[in-house]
Amino acid sequence: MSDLPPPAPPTFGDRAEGHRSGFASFVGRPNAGKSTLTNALVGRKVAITSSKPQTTRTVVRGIVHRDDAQLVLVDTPGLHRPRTLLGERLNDLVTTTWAEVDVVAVCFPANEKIGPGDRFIVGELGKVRRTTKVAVATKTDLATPEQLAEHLLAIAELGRETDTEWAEIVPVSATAGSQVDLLADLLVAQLPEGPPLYPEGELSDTPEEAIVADLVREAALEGVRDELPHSIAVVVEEMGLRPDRPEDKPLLDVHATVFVERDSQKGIVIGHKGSRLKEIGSTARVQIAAMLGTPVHLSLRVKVAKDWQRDPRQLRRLGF
Ligand SMILES: Nc1nc2c(ncn2[C@@H]2O[C@H](COP(=O)(O)OP(=O)(O)OP(=O)(O)O)[C@@H](O)[C@H]2O)c(=O)[nH]1
Repeated sequence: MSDLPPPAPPTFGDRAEGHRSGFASFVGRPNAGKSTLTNALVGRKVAITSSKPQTTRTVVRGIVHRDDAQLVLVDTPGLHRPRTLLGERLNDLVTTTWAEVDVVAVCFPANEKIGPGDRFIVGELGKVRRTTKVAVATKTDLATPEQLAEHLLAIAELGRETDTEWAEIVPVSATAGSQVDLLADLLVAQLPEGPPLYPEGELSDTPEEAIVADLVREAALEGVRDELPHSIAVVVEEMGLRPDRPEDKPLLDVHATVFVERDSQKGIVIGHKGSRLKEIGSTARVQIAAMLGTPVHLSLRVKVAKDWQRDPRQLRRLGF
């Protein structure tokens, strides 16, 4: 093999012509691994991940920059049968996003059987006719080769049943980094030709406040159980560099409010003598500092907004 000629050097002369750009959205039932996959593709933490279901509320875009393409990832909330006004708003947000993107990638965790939740999503997705659909078998590191083979067949079968044409069916593991680049290639192949949509180096066009709020929310969810995750919303009230600091020692002041629905939940978030809130603060502070590259002073308040998930006025105020 050593006498083979070396491969031709890559040419970039016609790069502008062949350049592709566009939008992709990951969907899938709660916990399917959408946020983790977004992060793996972008290479930086942009969407929140949590082992609790349905925590991704904000549409967070991560941007994959390559010489030949720019892939903008839109991370939508999990689609679910709506029970509250918030649920309905979230579902509307999801279907609107689907119709606007070039490709929707449906995530099916390989360690779990295809179920009614997946069927519901693929059925809804079927209504958005024009958008290209790709199936992704996620978390392949958690499945045996036999399970994975069965899973891939089940995905193909679900496509037939629902009259959904999968442009690709791709197995990946975001945490093991396996096939993530291949997935990027396949998604890019579905994009139209066009110039970059965002400046190079930009990873996410989500306002920094929204990312910071997500990080606080993520920290607040650590270790809490049951329905509390659905009842927490975080609003960044104020954020800015502290004046009068030496240039090489900046400090970012962040004031955020954690909203819960009931007094009992307030107690849970604050903890005994404020111990939980303190923990939330220090976890979030480290994450925010790492994300923004600046030391952070974070001050948190907890407020009760009674039944905010059912109240249109409060929903608007909380950004939904
Ligand atoms: N082993 C393994 N775990 C994964 C992988 N991808 C995601 N996870 C885990 O699965 C859980 C859910 O992942 P997320 O990325 O938050 O899932 P999501 O689909 O964005 O979830 P929602 O926000 O609830 O819709 C987290 O605990 C992840 O660490 C993977 O490739 N392998």
